[in-house]
Amino acid sequence: MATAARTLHLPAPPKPSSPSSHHPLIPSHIRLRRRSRVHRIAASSSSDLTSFPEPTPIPNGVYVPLAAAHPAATIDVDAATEAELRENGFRSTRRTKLVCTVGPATCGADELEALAVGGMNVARVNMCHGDREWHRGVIRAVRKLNDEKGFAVAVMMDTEGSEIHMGDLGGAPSAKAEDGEVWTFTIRSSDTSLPDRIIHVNYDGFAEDVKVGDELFVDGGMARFEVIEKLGPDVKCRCTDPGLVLARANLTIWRDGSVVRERNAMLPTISSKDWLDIDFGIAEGVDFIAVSFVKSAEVINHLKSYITARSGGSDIGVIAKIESIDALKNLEEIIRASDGVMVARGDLGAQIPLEQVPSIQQRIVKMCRQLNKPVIIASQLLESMIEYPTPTRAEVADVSEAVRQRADALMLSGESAMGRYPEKALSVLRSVSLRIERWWREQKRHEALELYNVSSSFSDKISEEICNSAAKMANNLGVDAVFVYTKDGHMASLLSRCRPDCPIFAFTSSTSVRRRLNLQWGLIPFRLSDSDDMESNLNRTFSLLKARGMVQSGDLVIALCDTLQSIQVMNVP
Ligand SMILES: Nc1ncnc2c1ncn2[C@@H]1O[C@H](COP(=O)(O)OP(=O)(O)O)[C@@H](O)[C@H]1O
Ligand SMILES: C=C(OP(=O)(O)O)C(=O)O
Ligand SMILES: [K+]
Ligand SMILES: [Mg+2]
Repeated sequence: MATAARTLHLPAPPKPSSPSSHHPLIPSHIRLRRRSRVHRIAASSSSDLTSFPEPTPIPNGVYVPLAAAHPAATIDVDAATEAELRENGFRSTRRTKLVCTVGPATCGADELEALAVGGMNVARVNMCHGDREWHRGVIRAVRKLNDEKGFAVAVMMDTEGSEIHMGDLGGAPSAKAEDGEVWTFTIRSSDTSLPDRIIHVNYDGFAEDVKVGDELFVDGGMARFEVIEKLGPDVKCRCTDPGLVLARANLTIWRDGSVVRERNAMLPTISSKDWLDIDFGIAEGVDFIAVSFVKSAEVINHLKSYITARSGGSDIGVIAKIESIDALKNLEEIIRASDGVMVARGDLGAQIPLEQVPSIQQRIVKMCRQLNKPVIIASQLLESMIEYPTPTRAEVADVSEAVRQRADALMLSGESAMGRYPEKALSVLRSVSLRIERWWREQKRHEALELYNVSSSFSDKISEEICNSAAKMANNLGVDAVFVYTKDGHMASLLSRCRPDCPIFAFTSSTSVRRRLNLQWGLIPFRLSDSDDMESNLNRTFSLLKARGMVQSGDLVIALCDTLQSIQVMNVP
């Protein structure tokens, strides 16, 4: 690089109190439960770069990937990001990452590809629903999409956990509970389908734990019942808040204004079924495992050791779902132990008064930022879009607030799993994210959040200081991008933590690291088979990216490298 490069080499190194009243924050008419294509840029050798063939545009502006050639000369670029780069310009790529729950509405190859083209960074499968064959099909379809079309969509497997939930509704997706109707919730084992208004409950202690007068919330309050009689394994309940009850809906028991946690609080966080699902996830090579109803750091540590022992070195990120009172009590230790966090507002809002959810969300987002863990905001972001093609203004405001808090990722649940408008919902998340991120930059709202030192080793501290300085320099100099060359992704995450104004291009030689980085704010992960020579890495990157029109001569770039612990500022030649 005969450019004006300055190199600094550092040494290596309670819900509503009235029991039968309707939840004040849930309108009674709500019936549904809460709920890039990559271009492999290929050339036979780096000297071929000048004659690098242009990709073939197809009418909708999506580019057909080029065939892979010699791996040493390729760079895997997420084509959805590339399209955004072309459309919105270098500095305006989307920073907030998008997670889509895959369900019956989106499990086909075409639908999955449409989501990937629409900006899905992570595909989530929820082990509460469907069987393993179904999940295997989805996971493999995502992998195929990545392999054949160059995307880097990560797969997240979400465990069922030991929650109390209803059984199936005899094959029907839902049933309507009307005001005053008497329904029976039973723990009798049944392999056959039960008559209408008799519902199986999966938790054996249920009939003993409930008392007459308790309230039963279906899916956090989408329908409500009052316990009127106990008859051995059967619990008779009267519907006090009518609503649509979905198959396998979650149940919470409320007494005197708070959630009842009797023996169900003693159930293991990871059930025996979850362990089998986890083995399945490891075998299928998922990128993340999200653990439902985490209560303490211990279970996260346990699972992480299990994965290390079982997976033979492949790295799976463990995401702690914060959705219970116990998790809130042990929040910091849980976040420290995990590789990422999900603010699972659906169940969280069924366990604490709804009006507490927003401040808790903000607290979790801030803590994750300090501790350098990616955080996902989940549930009901665009709930009305399950049925309608446009979101409510309130939903857009909620999404905006999550983006403004600079959460790493937003998640769709029912909207993408079983809603009528999965792609539209994703495009709403995308456009709201872009608009709020731009507004933030225009306002020059460099937040006052002071980042504490997060590193434990001295070597990590050096990386952290480099990233803090690089982000500050990037903002002060108005650079076009920060490039970070990273082996394990750690330096890229430290940079993401600083939330710089410009995009972060993260280059790694590992496809799995690349997929995992796809969950983190502002990172555009590329796979590049790099060498130990930074000079040649940079030259090759510039050539490849210039050939794609992703950078231009004269662009100002800061480049970091984790193995060298170096920082350089330069113009693209
Ligand atoms: N694999 C699946 N098979 C069938 N339905 C699914 C699947 N995944 C999700 N769904 C549907 O999408 C809804 C929303 O998904 P999600 O939020 O992940 O689950 P839940 O509402 O149980 O927490 C579910 O209630 C269910 O109706
Ligand atoms: C994301 C959540 O978990 P699940 O969808 O598995 O209930 C939630 O409760 O908000
Ligand atoms: K789950
Ligand atoms: Mg949940």
